[in-house]
Amino acid sequence: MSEQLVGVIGAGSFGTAVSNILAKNVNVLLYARNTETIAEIKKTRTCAGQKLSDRVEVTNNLSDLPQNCNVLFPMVPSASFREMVLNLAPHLRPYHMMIHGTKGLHLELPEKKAPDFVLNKSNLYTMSELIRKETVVVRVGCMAGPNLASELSMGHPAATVIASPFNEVISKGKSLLRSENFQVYGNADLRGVELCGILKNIIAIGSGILSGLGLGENSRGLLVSRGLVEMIYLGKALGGEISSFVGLAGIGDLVATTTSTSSRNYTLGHKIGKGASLQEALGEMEETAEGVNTIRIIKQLADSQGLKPLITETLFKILEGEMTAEQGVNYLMRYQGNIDINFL
Ligand SMILES: NC(=O)C1=CN([C@@H]2O[C@H](COP(=O)(O)OP(=O)(O)OC[C@H]3O[C@@H](n4cnc5c(N)ncnc54)[C@H](O)[C@@H]3O)[C@@H](O)[C@H]2O)C=CC1
Ligand SMILES: O=C(CO)COP(=O)(O)O
Repeated sequence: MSEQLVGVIGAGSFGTAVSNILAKNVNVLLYARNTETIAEIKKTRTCAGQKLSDRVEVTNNLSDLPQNCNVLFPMVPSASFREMVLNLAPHLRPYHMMIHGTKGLHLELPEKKAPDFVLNKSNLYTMSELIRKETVVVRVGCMAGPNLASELSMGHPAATVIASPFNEVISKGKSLLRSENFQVYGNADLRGVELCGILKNIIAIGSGILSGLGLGENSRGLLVSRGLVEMIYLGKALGGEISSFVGLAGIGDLVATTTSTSSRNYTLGHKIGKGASLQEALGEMEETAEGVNTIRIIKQLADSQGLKPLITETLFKILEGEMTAEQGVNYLMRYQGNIDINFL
């Protein structure tokens, strides 16, 4: 077991970018589940379109990671996170530390719903909560912020937040990730920071729709501002702290993702704004757009709990084909603007 070998799970865009950042400080063992991916990496030393550092070794044996590394960085989409955690669980020990980068939610419903069952926030798990629920690992954290993988891979200046209730997770994350062009901030509000990364994807889809419709920058300013208010409204309802939303993982990531054609959520929205259906837009994309699942989950929660997230509900209707993108914008514009900021 080496302190100097760190594990990354998931050889997609983000897992690859994070592996290269870590490799500036330590040796990295990257898990890819597909044997073709492993063969391709070994042949070309590239992964997800990014050149891999010589300090990154690859494996497709998941248990190699917990056997050889104390610290693990799971970077897989939320849709397969639980399956990955269940496969990993028998190999994990309480001394392991896990810092994930997944910006999505897991919805867990009871196998048999009681007649009076009402969905509530305890049915929604962030990825750190899934790790805690399904494994013996205690020291968990997340990595969130404006971290578009394509820009990280170019080495442009950027920063992230390591959130954890454990100081040692934050300091470990800092020492492993900090490099010349990559700053690392800490935050004790793990749920709040996870929610920032999860909820901003909703607004990124909305922003992509506006640009697909060609509606200009005033409308984007309006959406981003009201979107942040909605993120805070939902974030508070789900147990996050307001302060996290005005930090790097909140506003910081919201700005990056609502303005960049590198964002998959923005790109998906753009296609829909141009007239594609959700199925058509998804069919044209190879990578994960977490916001679609998040919108569906938040809509279910809102319906059960009497919450009114206006933007999310409108986007839900657009994605489901119940409204066109133009109708969605018209609907939102009929809303009577009231108090600008009522949460501080
Ligand atoms: N790409 C980006 O710029 C950023 C992505 N993220 C988050 O990172 C997560 C992953 O995103 P990307 O890497 O961009 O997605 P991606 O679609 O590029 O790649 C996902 C990778 O995960 C692998 N994978 C899926 N299930 C797996 C499993 N059970 N075990 C091992 N590997 C598995 C897939 O084979 C694929 O290589 C998402 O939740 C996303 O929100 C966060 C920050 C930035
Ligand atoms: O979260 C991200 C950047 O911080 C990446 O956003 P997308 O998943 O929309 O590409």
